[in-house]
Amino acid sequence: MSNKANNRAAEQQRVDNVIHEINQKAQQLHAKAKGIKDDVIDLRKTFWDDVKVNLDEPDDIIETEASLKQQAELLSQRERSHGKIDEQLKILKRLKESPYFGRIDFVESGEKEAEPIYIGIASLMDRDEEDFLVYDWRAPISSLYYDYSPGKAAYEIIDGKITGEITLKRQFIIRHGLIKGMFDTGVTIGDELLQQALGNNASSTMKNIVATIQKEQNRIIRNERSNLLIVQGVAGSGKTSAALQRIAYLMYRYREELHAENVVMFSPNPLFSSYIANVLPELGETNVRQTTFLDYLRERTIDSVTIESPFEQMEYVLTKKDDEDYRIRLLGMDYKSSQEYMELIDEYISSLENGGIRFKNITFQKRILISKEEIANYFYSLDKEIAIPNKIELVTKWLLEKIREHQKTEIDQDWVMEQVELLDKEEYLKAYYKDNEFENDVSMEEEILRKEIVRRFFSRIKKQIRNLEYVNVLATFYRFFLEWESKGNTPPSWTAIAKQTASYLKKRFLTWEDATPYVYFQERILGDNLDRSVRHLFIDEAQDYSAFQYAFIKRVFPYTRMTLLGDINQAIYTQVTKENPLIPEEVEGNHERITLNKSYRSTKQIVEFTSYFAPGEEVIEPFEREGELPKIVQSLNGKDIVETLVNQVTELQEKGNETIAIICKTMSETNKLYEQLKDMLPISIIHEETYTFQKGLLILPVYLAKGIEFDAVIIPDASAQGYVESDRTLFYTACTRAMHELAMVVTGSACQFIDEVPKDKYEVISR
Ligand SMILES: Nc1ncnc2c1ncn2[C@@H]1O[C@H](COP(=O)(O)OP(=O)(O)OP(=O)(O)O)[C@@H](O)[C@H]1O
Repeated sequence: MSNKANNRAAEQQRVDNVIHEINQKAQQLHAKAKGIKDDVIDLRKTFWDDVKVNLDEPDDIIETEASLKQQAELLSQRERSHGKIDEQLKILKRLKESPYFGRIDFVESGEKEAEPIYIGIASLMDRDEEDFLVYDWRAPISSLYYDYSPGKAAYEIIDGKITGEITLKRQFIIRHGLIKGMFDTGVTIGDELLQQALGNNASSTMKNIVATIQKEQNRIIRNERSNLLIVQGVAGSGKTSAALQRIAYLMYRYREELHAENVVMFSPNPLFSSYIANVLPELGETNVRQTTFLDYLRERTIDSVTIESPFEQMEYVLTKKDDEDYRIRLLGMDYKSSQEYMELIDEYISSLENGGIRFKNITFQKRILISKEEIANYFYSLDKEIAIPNKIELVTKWLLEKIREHQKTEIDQDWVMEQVELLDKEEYLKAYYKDNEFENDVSMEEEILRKEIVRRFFSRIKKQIRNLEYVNVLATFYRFFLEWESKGNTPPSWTAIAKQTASYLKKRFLTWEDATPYVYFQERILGDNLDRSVRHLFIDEAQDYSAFQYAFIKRVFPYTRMTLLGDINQAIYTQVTKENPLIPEEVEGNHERITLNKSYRSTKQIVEFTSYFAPGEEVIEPFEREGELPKIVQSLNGKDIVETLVNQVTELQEKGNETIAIICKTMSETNKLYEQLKDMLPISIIHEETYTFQKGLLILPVYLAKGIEFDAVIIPDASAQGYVESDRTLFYTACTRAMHELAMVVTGSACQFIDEVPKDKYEVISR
């Protein structure tokens, strides 16, 4: 037997042994779980047996309470242990399928023998809990695998550094407990394994990349120093993948103190959220809070307003015709994304210290209990030195006091008795006994019931007051645009912008560019609603956030570490990107920046093609994966576009592409084409509210394809009239969604971006 075969047989033997250990452990855990489950059932059945219930004296009540608490704690402890065992069993199940993917033999300085270290998705100890059979990929020693080739190497531990030498580096593909592939690597890590991983078809959910994390990605994943980590990475360079592995890494490193609810990820749309949703569970971690920035803002607005989504804004920009209104809105978008605009709002807020905040009447049954003028008078009678949110707090207290007085006088009103009579029997008894538990004093009956009715009716008002709904934030904001004048800090077009904004606000409509400024304004008036529980915030597609939005986010999350990931080449909201933190000159303060230049998603041919019209300057390095040249399908003599698309789709399907996306520029183009294609092809349309997608043929606008990838991409109108200079980032984003094949349909002349690419980098087909 050759040496290689010997090695493979020995490794398979080890895999078998490890799986045997896993089975043993699983058996033990099952037995333990059964024991706990029986305990839990018993405890639930006999819960009341061990609780001493005695409500005679106050002391007895306290004792009863303590005894109840103890019993409940015991039960939840057992339930927690059961949950933990369940999680361990799930991990063992995964390890049994594929116990590890890497091995390094490491000779620590000062030692003679190399120790083999096997690396997998979770740690596994032998039966005696003495030696590691598998190390978790996040363990300090595992970083050797990602950071070094054979030769001198080192890894960091809490209080220092361990140095030594790697004498062997081996990678495995293990499926169903069998070694399917095994490679010893030399200088570059994991090329073969990576080739295999990248050569596969696209899937409708993202995969984890633990087995093939690249050195530069590992710097992002294991970064523990930076409070602000900024990652600029070209399309397909693994930013999202690195972000998710980083979350898994942090949750492992800080497992005692960092829980899923302490990590938030802002993703570009719901589809993307579900696309990445299974990566963390696959790694044995709970999913973190994922939301879009839009939903985050919607949650924070107190007034009932409609907020435009960034996609509706985008659609407006791309489809509305050039008229005066459109021109003003574009100027507004530009200005409202800037820090200067925040300063203007601050100037307005300062002016509100002397007057101008609008309030709402507090009414009850169409009667004004406390008028808005009265509230304003009280507010402005308070000491000028007190900050606005603190004054609001005082007003709230004052209002609640006043409401209590009203409540007292209301008891004798006629309507109260009418309501008492409407109570059904059960409610009646409940209300009566609630206040009259121990003394059945019938003479008090009417009074008790009247009190209860008024309390119920007034509790809603009190709640509204506590929620500060009496402050008319929208009207106060509206005033900013129509009634107030700055001391000269406005841009030349301000009057027109302000007039237009006011007309939207009148309809209780917040355009996307107004949404963050509005929430910012609201919080400056009502008091900051700081998110202290969030320890780590991840912002994917960070290029699409404006300077204003960043300043707001920094304010809301003052104690949060942030990881921003994006690609300035894919900045589709061009109005907002001028001051984006992905641009080095634009970030102030302490931060670390990592740049990823290598693209893994697309074939070398697609990466080369797109790099000629990439908007940014940086070099884009393709990973060496060969494919066909991108195709320009010239639709001649106005030949039916639908027929051309059907032919293209059929051809791509015949070649084995499972997920094919027709990526349009706008939603309106998407809708139109979908109507034409839906009877000819089994095609699914994706819109803003789509949460998941299946393999197959899809049609969608480019802004919803952000962050996602497909086996093949067809751009249905890559003609000169389809994409103009201002659409450069959109066109680049659309093309870079393709993993294996890219086809662009052109009627008439091709768009300028295609003209920027040398002719030998694509193929032209005439139909
Ligand atoms: N180290 C790696 N090992 C295996 N696959 C990888 C690796 N890095 C990236 N990939 C793959 O490359 C593709 C692109 O990765 P990802 O979506 O994370 O990139 P991105 O930088 O966020 O892209 P974009 O900005 O274009 O949305 C994915 O299929 C991912 O699995």
